[in-house]
Amino acid sequence: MENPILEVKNLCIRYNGAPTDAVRDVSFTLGRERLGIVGESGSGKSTVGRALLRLLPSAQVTAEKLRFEDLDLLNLSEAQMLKVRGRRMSMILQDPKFSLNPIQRVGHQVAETLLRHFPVSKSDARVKTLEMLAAVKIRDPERVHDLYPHEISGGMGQRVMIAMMLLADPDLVIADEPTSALDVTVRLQVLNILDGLVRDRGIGLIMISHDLNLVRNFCDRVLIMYAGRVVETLNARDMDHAQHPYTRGLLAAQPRIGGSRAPLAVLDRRPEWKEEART
Ligand SMILES: Nc1ncnc2c1ncn2[C@@H]1O[C@H](COP(=O)(O)OP(=O)(O)OP(=O)(O)O)[C@@H](O)[C@H]1O
Repeated sequence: MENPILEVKNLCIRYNGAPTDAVRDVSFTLGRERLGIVGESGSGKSTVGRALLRLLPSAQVTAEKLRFEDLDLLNLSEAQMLKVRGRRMSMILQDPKFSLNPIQRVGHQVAETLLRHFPVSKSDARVKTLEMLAAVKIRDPERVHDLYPHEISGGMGQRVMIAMMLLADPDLVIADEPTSALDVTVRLQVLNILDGLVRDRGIGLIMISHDLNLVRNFCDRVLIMYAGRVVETLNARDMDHAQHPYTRGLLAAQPRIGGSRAPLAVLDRRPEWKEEART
């Protein structure tokens, strides 16, 4: 891949005190595309995302390579990382209720991204914040600007978080289950906004999800994780030709509209899938 935004080679992560690695030998590159990371709960998806932002103070993180554009993420100081996080690389989390500060007005939280990273006045930051709230389809930005997080809906909160992240115009966005707390119509709106980011701004997007159907429809490529390692990497359109029995098992366990009404297959996990990474 020419000029990848991100290169990850043999990333291993062990939480302090844990008997085994939570992530083992994970390698991938990311261009200006949508890359999905799928896998069941505990497979290590979020741990990979947090390692990229260097948000794992209680874990040992090693890799042959962890490069983001011109930066070696393994060797950046915390002071350098503060200039990267939220400015060049951002993360959208699952539930705005836990990610927004409950005692600060929504607009002030969004504006903070600008005030922190750019030399702008408070009034300019307010104007840009209102524009960005409108850009993520919040109908009455002036009113929402002055609300507290508990006064807005989950879907609105998720769009507020996207607005916050967009203001700094990052090159890499890691979206960790960005729509799983949302109902179906709001989910589509949020996915459309993320899709527009990749198309119009040429960012790289990592979409972490346990929802195989969502990822196969939304992403260009998909990494399938199991027990801390990547068992298969596929173009999303080739998903039906998956080779690994775990991926095939996941696909067989997905209900399909108009599909057979026979009971869904139950995934039969094999111990050797865990061991393959160690060989
Ligand atoms: N802070 C932590 N300290 C110790 N172990 C952790 C910590 N966070 C995660 N783990 C362990 O690391 C492994 C991977 O967890 P991770 O949250 O990355 O999985 P995940 O695939 O994102 O799951 P989910 O879909 O439930 O978010 C799990 O075994 C989990 O118990």
